[in-house]
Amino acid sequence: MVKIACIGAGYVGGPTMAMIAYKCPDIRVTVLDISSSRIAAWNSNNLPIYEPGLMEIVEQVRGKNLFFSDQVDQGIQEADIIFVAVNTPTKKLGLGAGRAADLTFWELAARRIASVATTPKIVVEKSTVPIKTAEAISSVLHAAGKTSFSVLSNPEFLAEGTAITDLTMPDRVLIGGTMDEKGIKAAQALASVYAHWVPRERILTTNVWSSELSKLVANSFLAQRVSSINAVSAICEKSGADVDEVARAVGMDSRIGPKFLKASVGFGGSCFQKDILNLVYLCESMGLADVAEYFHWVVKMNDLQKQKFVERIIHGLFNTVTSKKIALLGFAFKKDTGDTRESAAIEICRRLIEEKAQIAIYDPKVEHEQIWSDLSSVCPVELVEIQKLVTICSSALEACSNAHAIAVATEWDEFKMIDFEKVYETMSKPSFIFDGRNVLDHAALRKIGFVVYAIGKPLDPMLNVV
Ligand SMILES: NC(=O)c1ccc[n+]([C@@H]2O[C@H](COP(=O)([O-])OP(=O)(O)OC[C@H]3O[C@@H](n4cnc5c(N)ncnc54)[C@H](O)[C@@H]3O)[C@@H](O)[C@H]2O)c1
Ligand SMILES: O=c1ccn([C@@H]2O[C@H](COP(=O)(O)OP(=O)(O)O[C@H]3O[C@H](CO)[C@@H](O)[C@H](O)[C@H]3O)[C@@H](O)[C@H]2O)c(=O)[nH]1
Repeated sequence: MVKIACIGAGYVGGPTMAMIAYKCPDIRVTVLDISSSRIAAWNSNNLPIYEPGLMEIVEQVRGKNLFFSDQVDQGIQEADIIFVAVNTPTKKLGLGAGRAADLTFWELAARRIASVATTPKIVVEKSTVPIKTAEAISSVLHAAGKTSFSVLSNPEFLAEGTAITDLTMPDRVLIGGTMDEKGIKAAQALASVYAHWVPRERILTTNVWSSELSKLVANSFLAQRVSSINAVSAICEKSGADVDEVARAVGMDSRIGPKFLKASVGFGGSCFQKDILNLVYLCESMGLADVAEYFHWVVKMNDLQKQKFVERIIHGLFNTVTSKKIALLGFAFKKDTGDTRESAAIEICRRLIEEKAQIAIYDPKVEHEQIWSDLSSVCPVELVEIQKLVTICSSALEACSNAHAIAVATEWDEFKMIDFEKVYETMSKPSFIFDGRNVLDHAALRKIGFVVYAIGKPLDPMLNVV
């Protein structure tokens, strides 16, 4: 029986390995993590991440051919193929701070593999990393290791909230390896795992560097589309055009396509910003300053989009939000996840806290502790001071009750079902809605009496002053 281990039981390691175990009953899969509490959660009925359909799959294979363990060394020793899916955040300090990827966790994992492995291993780079990381890791493994290693790049393209669908029917599986006999054999071994359920023509093999670069480029292109449509939204607001109509017309061009053209308060998530900044850093390191600047604008546009949204709220509420109650609907970076990394909601709150607004937050999946931790990390005041301004609510109705304004930061489906007539009755007048996701029925809201701001849509007269 082939044995697979995965170092890193996070948003990628957990779902990816659950899918492999589910589709490959002949393979034994062990997910490893240094965090014992995360492993305990994976072994419980309260998984550490929320992902639609994940629990159903885990329940079917956990204890059969899927295992979660904090015994990292043992897991490494027993495995034939070791995926590394540890976090690779943006560096906070030192050379390349704010742009380069922090590979500390990756290197620690590689050194652990080198020090405990006694039989040949295929090491699979699942984390998103800069080009040439596989080469560097290969050097670490071969210098310190007691056995032979083949290093492959196999970037992951799943999106949170749709991870199970994405893993079940991936557009492609990308495997990068060295072009020598050992590398080709390793790539074939990995391809045969995916071939249990992915059509062969969707499994691409290439050289390591092309594979590593493709991941950064894919995310940069996706994010670039969001920043492009967000830039268009500003033109729409000035001109009276409707951004959804423009996206529809543009997206029907088969060369452009309709996906990733939804204007929003700004993209979030742990990947887009980090991976673009990583690409920017790589370009700068290679002396490609103009290329770096080109991609950097994707992130700068996104920062501006978040700022503009907050400024709309402040200007709309007659240039002051001090002591006014603002209901913030949604805190996750997108619907169907409890993940808040780089969520636009964090920046919205930071600015509103600065203005001393009273914020009532409701999100159906984000843990309250996570919200407090996110706000503490961006506000330069003690948590007790933040808690004088912010409350976390257990329903949208509770958050909206008696508010001056409602701001939608995440496109949760349940927000479309809110009884806005009931909400309107309780709110201060004029009552404002700032729809940062264009998910509500704006015509119906206006009929009730709300002043509505929607991204890239014709402006209500009361908001047309800026
Ligand atoms: N989140 C996504 O949707 C997504 C999608 C594609 C690719 N990626 C990439 O995949 C990688 C992982 O992302 P994530 O969101 O799953 O991260 P995560 O933070 O959710 O999980 C990483 C896990 O690795 C563990 N870890 C760190 N160092 C370790 C070590 N030395 N030994 C054992 N465990 C260790 C951490 O405790 C943590 O549980 C990143 O490089 C990311 O860019 C993420
Ligand atoms: O038209 C759109 C599409 C997305 N977004 C926002 O963009 C962000 C990212 O969304 P999405 O890409 O769906 O989620 P992620 O989980 O961040 O997935 C991205 O990042 C992953 C990590 O690298 C990759 O694996 C995926 O392929 C890539 O889509 C979210 O805030 C979305 O709300 C928009 O504002 N408008």
